[in-house]
Amino acid sequence: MAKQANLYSFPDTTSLAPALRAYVISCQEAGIARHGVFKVGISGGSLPKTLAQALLPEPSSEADTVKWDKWEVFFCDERAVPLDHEDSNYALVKKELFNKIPAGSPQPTIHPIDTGYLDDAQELADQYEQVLVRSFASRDSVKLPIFDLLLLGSGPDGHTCSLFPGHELLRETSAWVAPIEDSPKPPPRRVTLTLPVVTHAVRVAFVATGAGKKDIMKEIFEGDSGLPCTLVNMGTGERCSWFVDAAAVEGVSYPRRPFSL
Ligand SMILES: O=C(O)[C@H](O)[C@@H](O)[C@H](O)[C@H](O)COP(=O)(O)O
Repeated sequence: MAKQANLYSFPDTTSLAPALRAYVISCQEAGIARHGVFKVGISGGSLPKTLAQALLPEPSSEADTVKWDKWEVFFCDERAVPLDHEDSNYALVKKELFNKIPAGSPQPTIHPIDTGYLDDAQELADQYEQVLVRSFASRDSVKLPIFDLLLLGSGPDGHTCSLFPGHELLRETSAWVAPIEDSPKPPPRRVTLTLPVVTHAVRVAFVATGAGKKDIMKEIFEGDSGLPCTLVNMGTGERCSWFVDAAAVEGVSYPRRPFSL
């Protein structure tokens, strides 16, 4: 049987954060060993706040260091709004995480969308795909970009990135970045990494916390739901790890693993 996604459950976010940190740093080190940088995709929602809790504390040792200057940050999905708009994932991640890296410390390289194309979601997606092409080498030489890590959230309907349940975008097979004009979660116009890109990453980590996630976690982990999160689990198997708190998985029948790298 194919190996399945790892489910790591912690009593609360405070105990989840150090494990998430250790996991992200191990992906960072693998990326640096592979190509000298760490290519990571970040989502919006509640994730950036939890990431800040995990990554901003001072390192306890050399091996525990977040090497921000090696980080190349991309957005797993982004809303078609200006970069200072309250709906912008870029603005959110900056506010919650990157603006809190002490000035004078090494800083990450961040790749936002090109806001010159906000009126045309297809063009916005194509332009962002070109950002990936430049970073990951040309589409001719690589069929799909290989992120070192994608950090994802799960919506209460089982969506991840801007891949929504039952949406035709789930059948996309060739684009790396796709537009969506009818997102059920506002705002409606967005761009998102496609499912083949998500499942091609070296590692994928979901962070899901709070009792509000309980019902959808049951569907994702217990059934053959076809939900976007389930499709990611199926497409990545053991390369996928869920960092959850106890409230989010209360009553979910799926084996928890003790966290280890
Ligand atoms: O731009 C977005 O809408 C997010 O990237 C989205 O995919 C998010 O990760 C989930 O909706 C989970 O959000 P919560 O963590 O807030 O539940």
